[in-house]
Amino acid sequence: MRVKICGITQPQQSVAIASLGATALGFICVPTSPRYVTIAQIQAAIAPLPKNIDKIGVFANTSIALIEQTVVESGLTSVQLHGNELPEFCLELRQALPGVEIIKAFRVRSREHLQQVAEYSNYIDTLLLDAYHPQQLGGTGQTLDWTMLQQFSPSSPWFLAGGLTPDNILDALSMIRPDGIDLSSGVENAPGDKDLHRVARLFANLRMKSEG
Ligand SMILES: O=C(O)c1ccccc1N[C@@H]1O[C@H](COP(=O)(O)O)[C@@H](O)[C@H]1O
Repeated sequence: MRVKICGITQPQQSVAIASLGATALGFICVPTSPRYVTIAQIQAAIAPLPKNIDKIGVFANTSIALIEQTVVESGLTSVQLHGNELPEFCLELRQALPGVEIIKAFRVRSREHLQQVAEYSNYIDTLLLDAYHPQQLGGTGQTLDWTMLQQFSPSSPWFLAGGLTPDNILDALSMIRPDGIDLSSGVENAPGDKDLHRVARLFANLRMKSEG
């Protein structure tokens, strides 16, 4: 299972979190977020990382040109679209950045809203489901109603996000089987400052599950 830790701002934390077992690190490229990082900050955080770690830039409602420039200059391997991007936008981005993984995030409001994801299947590589918040785009710490996802089996691989913590992750995984999990505020001291003890506890709990 892929494990993404998102909202990294400090290079020394990116190395430590990768060593603890993360398969992907996320960098917030949304200027209104308290976890926002510049291209230079992403470059610094990515430089010491092993090649096999996915480096995911999180964008929302911005231009193809800006995403392309950020990816090319910083060395990101994946783009997460966390706004209201349409399928055509995802296709255009895919054509602009061949070889870069396109992850479309959905802030799920209802079971009916989940049906929208099918419209994207030909234009993206991976889905991500986050909780809906009326004022904030992401990093809210709100959980989804996991029971709503028990029958969810899209044609693309998918990440579960939204309010996951070391304490609730095993409950979530006992109910649903995503291809990956994504944690941000649930492993933080403050926005952008990860709590390495909590990250270590997350991986200890995941190991317990895989061994038990
Ligand atoms: O984290 C942010 O500040 C952020 C800002 C804008 C868009 C997305 C953002 N984060 C994403 O939110 C989810 C879940 O976060 P949490 O675990 O509930 O805190 C995650 O996918 C982040 O990539």
